[in-house]
Amino acid sequence: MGETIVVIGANHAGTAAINTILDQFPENRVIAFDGNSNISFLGCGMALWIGKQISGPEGLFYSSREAFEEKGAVVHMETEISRIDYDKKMVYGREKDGTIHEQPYDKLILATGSLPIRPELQGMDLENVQFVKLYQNARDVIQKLKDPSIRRIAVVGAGYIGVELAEAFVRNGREVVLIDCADTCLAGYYDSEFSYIMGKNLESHGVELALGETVVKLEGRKRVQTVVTDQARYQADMVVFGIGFKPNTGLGQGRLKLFKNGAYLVDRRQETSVAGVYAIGDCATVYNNAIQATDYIALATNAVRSGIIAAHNACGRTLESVGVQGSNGISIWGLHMLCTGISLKRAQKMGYAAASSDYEDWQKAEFMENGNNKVKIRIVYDKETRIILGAQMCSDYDISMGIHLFSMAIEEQVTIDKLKLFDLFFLPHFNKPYNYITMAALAAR
Ligand SMILES: Cc1cc2nc3c(=O)[nH]c(=O)nc-3n(C[C@H](O)[C@H](O)[C@H](O)COP(=O)(O)OP(=O)(O)OC[C@H]3O[C@@H](n4cnc5c(N)ncnc54)[C@H](O)[C@@H]3O)c2cc1C
Ligand SMILES: NC(=O)C1=CN([C@@H]2O[C@H](COP(=O)(O)OP(=O)(O)OC[C@H]3O[C@@H](n4cnc5c(N)ncnc54)[C@H](O)[C@@H]3O)[C@@H](O)[C@H]2O)C=CC1
Repeated sequence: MGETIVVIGANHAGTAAINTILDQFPENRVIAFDGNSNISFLGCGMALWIGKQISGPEGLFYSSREAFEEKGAVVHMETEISRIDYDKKMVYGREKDGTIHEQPYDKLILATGSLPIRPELQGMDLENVQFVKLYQNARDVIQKLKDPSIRRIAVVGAGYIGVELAEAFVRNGREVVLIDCADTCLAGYYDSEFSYIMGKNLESHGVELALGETVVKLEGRKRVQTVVTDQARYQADMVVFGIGFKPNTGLGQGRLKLFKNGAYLVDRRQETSVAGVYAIGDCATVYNNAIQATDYIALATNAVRSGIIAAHNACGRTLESVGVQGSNGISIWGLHMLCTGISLKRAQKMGYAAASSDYEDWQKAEFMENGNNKVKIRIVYDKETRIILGAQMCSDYDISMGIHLFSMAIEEQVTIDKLKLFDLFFLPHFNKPYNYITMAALAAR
């Protein structure tokens, strides 16, 4: 006879855990709770939907309560869990219609995700100040965009959400100012040699960049009208914040150990400091192979993998995470940028004797007259150990597969010297015999 496994949160991490238990360990009983009314909304499609690059949101969901229930789970939607008794192994919550839930568990999986960071500023309660995380947030923004009087939009935060939304709003015919306290866009991911290219891309499509500026307040009567920074004032009919996520870990109630940013501290099996309680996705830490330490990286990819791992361990089959590299990418008006591991800036800040090796070339052999684009690459490595710490790539060509090589290299702690003569295939349709990856590695001192 199996066990009762309660899952709190049924979005990407929760969905992965629930499906793994139902598919691979069906002898167990799964009971899931989610405060929201929908499951598995792919936020990554939000900008595409807002920017009208896809026809609607339907394809952005890949699971549902019904799909889980067909496989035997009990799913309580619109049910917020408010308290956990870790000694009695009970969770307590309330459904939207007032129904009280008191549910015992043998194993517990916390998949409560993250919340957008909300700055404490004057004017945050004005109309048309938006956060973008949920399906409902995207729907509200799209509804508001039907109002032609919303002509100018300020996007605060030039990270992944902000840059993607800046493109989406321009595609909607809106004027956009993109504000960030960092000196470049995408500062948390790329060195300035790369983020500068994205900045130019944004400007060439009409996005006004207000970098190195901190928002101090929002002004307006009922509706927001002005964003005031420490350096300037920007008129805005809508303000959208994308200044990062914080882990949603109130249910830890001081009982579960937390990482410095408040995420549940988990081991390689996703287990928290309380035995039999697992935490996955955006509410939990990851092991970052690039820095060989615990870290916090909020990505759907990490959420899915950690859900699979926790499900195995909760069901009694040991499965350990191999760690992550934080590999990610962005594509804006056809400019693709990808990175994995850490940037040179972050490596130096962390005290590594870090160096970078850069190379720029055509993707394919020069005689390929059509569809041949420039590619730029940076490999970051430790001059002392020679181990690769990170990589950044940028092109109009789809170079996305290349970054996986570096992700694996970092996971396996490969040295830059080993990469120099690494076997990379050549076919003119795809690349050159002197591949840019090889050339960047060979150029490393
Ligand atoms: C606009 C946008 C674009 C993104 N693009 C990408 C991308 O391209 N690639 C990528 O890898 N990542 C992307 N991300 C990040 C990705 O969406 C998150 O990393 C991912 O959603 C994390 O999944 P999760 O299940 O851990 O947490 P969440 O998605 O935050 O889900 C947590 C769930 O828990 C529920 N919950 C919370 N507390 C309770 C409670 N007390 N009781 C009951 N239920 C509760 C919530 O209702 C929610 O359904 C994007 C995010 C956004 C917002
Ligand atoms: N393509 C992808 O893989 C995507 C991933 N995501 C993930 O979702 C999470 C949340 O995304 P974002 O909110 O964009 O976070 P982010 O971490 O990507 O960017 C946040 C940005 O806000 C800036 N910032 C912080 N505080 C600020 C302040 N007070 N004023 C002005 N700027 C400020 C930071 O300098 C940073 O550039 C991230 O983990 C991100 O990786 C989101 C969208 C797309």
